[in-house]
Amino acid sequence: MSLTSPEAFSVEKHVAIAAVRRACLVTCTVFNQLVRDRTDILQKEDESPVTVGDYAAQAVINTVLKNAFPNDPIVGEEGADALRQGSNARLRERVISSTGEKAQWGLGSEHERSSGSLLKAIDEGNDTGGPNKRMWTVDPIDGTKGFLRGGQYAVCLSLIVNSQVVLGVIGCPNIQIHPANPDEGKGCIFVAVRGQGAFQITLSGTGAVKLPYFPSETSYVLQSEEPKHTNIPLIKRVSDELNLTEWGMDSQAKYCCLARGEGAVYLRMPAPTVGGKQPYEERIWDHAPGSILIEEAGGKITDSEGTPLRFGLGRGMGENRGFVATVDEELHGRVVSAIKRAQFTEDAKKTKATP
Ligand SMILES: Nc1ncnc2c1ncn2[C@@H]1O[C@H](COP(=O)(O)O)[C@@H](OP(=O)(O)O)[C@H]1O
Ligand SMILES: [Mg+2]
Ligand SMILES: [Mg+2]
Ligand SMILES: [Mg+2]
Repeated sequence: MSLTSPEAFSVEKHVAIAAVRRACLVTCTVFNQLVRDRTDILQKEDESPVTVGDYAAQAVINTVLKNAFPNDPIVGEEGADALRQGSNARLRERVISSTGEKAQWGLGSEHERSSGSLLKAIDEGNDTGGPNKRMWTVDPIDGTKGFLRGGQYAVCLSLIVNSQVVLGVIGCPNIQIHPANPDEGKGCIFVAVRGQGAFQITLSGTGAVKLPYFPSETSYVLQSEEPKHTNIPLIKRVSDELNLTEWGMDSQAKYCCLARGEGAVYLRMPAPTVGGKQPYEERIWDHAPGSILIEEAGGKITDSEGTPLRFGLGRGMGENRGFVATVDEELHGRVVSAIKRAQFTEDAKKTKATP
């Protein structure tokens, strides 16, 4: 069976959808608890937040994946070290109760509910990635800041074979099912398999729609909501030149909205570094599922210089030159050129300012 035959990755697709759906149920439950009790949040070494929801969702997804594909390595965002610390015992208990209460979440038996096996399930995501293998990426909550704000966040899963993303599944509990009709409610899963197109289904698995399907009247440029994650002034310069309207949103929900046709471009440029800090290296779990969604919806994604993204380097994606995704190939070229001009203007200004 070739990578692109119609039945390729059919089992993987169904398992991935089930895993993402279960994790979304967990994150929705956790959100309601977090709103009551803000203490279940830790700050990681890079000062980003991680919540009981991130840990619980990764435990659920890894357990489903390991049951179905025991030999597949997993590159997951979270690790359980912080949960092992005595000072975080309360948080650990909350993660266990979030994942273990219901047998339907896949961690049902008494044995599996024990703290040790839960921490082990989270740590199944510790693979280092690399070029010549079949591996999963897991971002249990992408856009943790959006999750905490009650905004957009995404439960993200991808399968990568020999550095090529072949399957992407993204669950967005807070996204409207129909962009223009709030009455249809919220909660979608976006699915793409290499060579088989991109689809949206509801969180409960109904109403499959092929992407893109929604022609927006406004040309939006989707960008990060969080100023530390992107270069907002540079994106503004590009948007002004191309007559695009900026639309800030957390998480890979940006890729999902773009793939539906709601936006024209997703632009992510490295934020300027301060105090001699190393530039941020993007992670494969933050872009692998979104990139295949864009490509299978007929779009194009590269870095800001037009070079293909690299998913076989390890957990990181190497030097960060920013990302450009569009559903329209011609627009992609115009955005890459506009970035060059905007960067030139920025550099010229810096040179002028330096005596
Ligand atoms: N300085 C930085 N520059 C770019 N991305 C960053 C960053 N610091 C953290 N991130 C990543 O940005 C992701 C969120 O992207 P967005 O801004 O599009 O919502 C985070 O995912 P998590 O929320 O899974 O940690 C995190 O991996
Ligand atoms: Mg994070
Ligand atoms: Mg992320
Ligand atoms: Mg995350």
